[in-house]
Amino acid sequence: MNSTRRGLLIILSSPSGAGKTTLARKLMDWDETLSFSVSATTRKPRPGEEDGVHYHFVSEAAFKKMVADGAMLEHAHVFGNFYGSPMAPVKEAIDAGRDVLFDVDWQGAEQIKHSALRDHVLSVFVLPPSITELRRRLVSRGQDAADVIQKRMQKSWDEISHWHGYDYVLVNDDLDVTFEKLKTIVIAERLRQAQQPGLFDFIRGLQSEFEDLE
Ligand SMILES: Nc1ncnc2c1ncn2[C@@H]1O[C@H](COP(=O)(O)OP(=O)(O)OP(=O)(O)O)[C@@H](O)[C@H]1O
Ligand SMILES: Nc1nc2c(ncn2[C@@H]2O[C@H](COP(=O)(O)O)[C@@H](O)[C@H]2O)c(=O)[nH]1
Repeated sequence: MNSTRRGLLIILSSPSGAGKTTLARKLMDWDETLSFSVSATTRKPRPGEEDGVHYHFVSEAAFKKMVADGAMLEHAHVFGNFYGSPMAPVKEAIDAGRDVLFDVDWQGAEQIKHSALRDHVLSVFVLPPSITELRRRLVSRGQDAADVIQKRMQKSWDEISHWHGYDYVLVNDDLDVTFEKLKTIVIAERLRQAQQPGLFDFIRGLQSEFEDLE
């Protein structure tokens, strides 16, 4: 067993507006050792979104070059824009034993689950309590034009239909309750045998102690 812990790749997916960005931000506030995978996108920034913090906002040419250079762990075309997760920061974080949080659609989740890092993936799908509430959240977020909201609503079932490919599914009705459940999942996953460095050494120590019993 390797004595150095390799970080988890924690994937959150949902139809647009179900609340994964909100949950991701709460998770980042809860655990400052977590590293957020800042995606590259060709989408224009929303008010309040900072380049390099929420996304790397890039041109289509720059995005395509990153893909051609093999610099993306995964990438997809979503709602008319390109999105992708740069590989280098992810590798750096997990090699240093830090868990990395991804906010990606089902296509990105599938690619990560089939990548060389697949043994370290924890995937969580977030459902809205209803389709009516999903639309209400997209509208009340107040960040997208009506036609964009329409496009996202039209694609919502396509995204939801991939729920079964995830390790966990959460219905995000009450935000605090959902967040507590998400934390529980992360805590439990970190307690898996494979995630505990030095467990074999510890058990060997117990064994020696046991064998020395008179
Ligand atoms: N449990 C909840 N109850 C009520 N409102 C919520 C809840 N969770 C999130 N919201 C609100 O719903 C809106 C959409 O949430 P958020 O931006 O996190 O969704 P998202 O899944 O990340 O969407 P996208 O895929 O478009 O980025 C936000 O205004 C957020 O504050
Ligand atoms: N496959 C990927 N999907 C991504 C990535 N970053 C974000 N997303 C998904 O795109 C939609 C729309 O996001 P928005 O910020 O424009 O509302 C949403 O489902 C995100 O999860 C990525 O790097 N790869």
